[in-house]
Amino acid sequence: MTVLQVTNLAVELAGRQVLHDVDLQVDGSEQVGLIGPNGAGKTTLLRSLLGLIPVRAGTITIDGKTPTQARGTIGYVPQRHEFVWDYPVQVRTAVMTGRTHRIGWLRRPGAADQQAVAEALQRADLTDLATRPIGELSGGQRQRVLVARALALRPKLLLLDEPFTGLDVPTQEILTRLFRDLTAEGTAILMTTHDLPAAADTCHRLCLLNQTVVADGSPDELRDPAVWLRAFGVARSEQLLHSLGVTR
Ligand SMILES: Nc1ncnc2c1ncn2[C@@H]1O[C@H](COP(=O)(O)OP(=O)(O)OP(=O)(O)O)[C@@H](O)[C@H]1O
Repeated sequence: MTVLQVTNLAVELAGRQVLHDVDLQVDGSEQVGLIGPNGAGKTTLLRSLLGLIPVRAGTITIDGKTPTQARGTIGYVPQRHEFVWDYPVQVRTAVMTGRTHRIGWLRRPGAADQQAVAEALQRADLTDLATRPIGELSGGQRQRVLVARALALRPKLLLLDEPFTGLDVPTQEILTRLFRDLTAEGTAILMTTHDLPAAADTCHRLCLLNQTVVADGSPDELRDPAVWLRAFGVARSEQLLHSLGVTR
């Protein structure tokens, strides 16, 4: 079943066209990697899906709703540096902020909220760290807090902005397993990453973006080096092709 449908999307920032003619579909049970060079518009696309940026043209439908209507069903994991880590709160409280939209401002969390947070902590392997101040956490622990915070919503669509950057291999494995379980349960996942081998290993489909969708298919369908060079806007790059395991 289709969870996310993007049709003909165009976005401008500060009067400059950042995205145009973007078509993308993500089904429940699917993990899609959003891949492209720096400045390709990946984060902008995620922010558009959250309804944080006005779109110039096109439509976005999430579980049959507009981004604003769907806000309570979208889990968002920003890049780690975008979160305020020196705020003096415990891990459990930080994870609860993922439900703020659903609880409503100035209302106290109820039993269902506490249950959802306990479950999210457990899924991200954070139960033992629940009372730890977030400022004392390592990079990998912080990443798991951001994931748990998104999961506290029990989202239909999970948006991840570079979730693997700077993580050691065991932490990457914990998250990879978690994302696999989530898609098996019907969650749709859209994830940006610069880790091409990991994306090819873990994603059902890859969407190569450079202002528009240059190619979209399973890792097996995207074996043509020319597609990757076009997506990254370069005539040749041995390193890019080597990291993909494809050769001319
Ligand atoms: N607030 C903003 N105002 C104006 N232009 C912006 C703004 N945010 C981003 N841009 C521009 O939009 C383009 C796309 O940026 P975006 O952050 O979406 O790229 P990205 O693919 O996520 O890049 P990276 O891989 O480096 O994170 C870039 O040219 C960037 O300079």
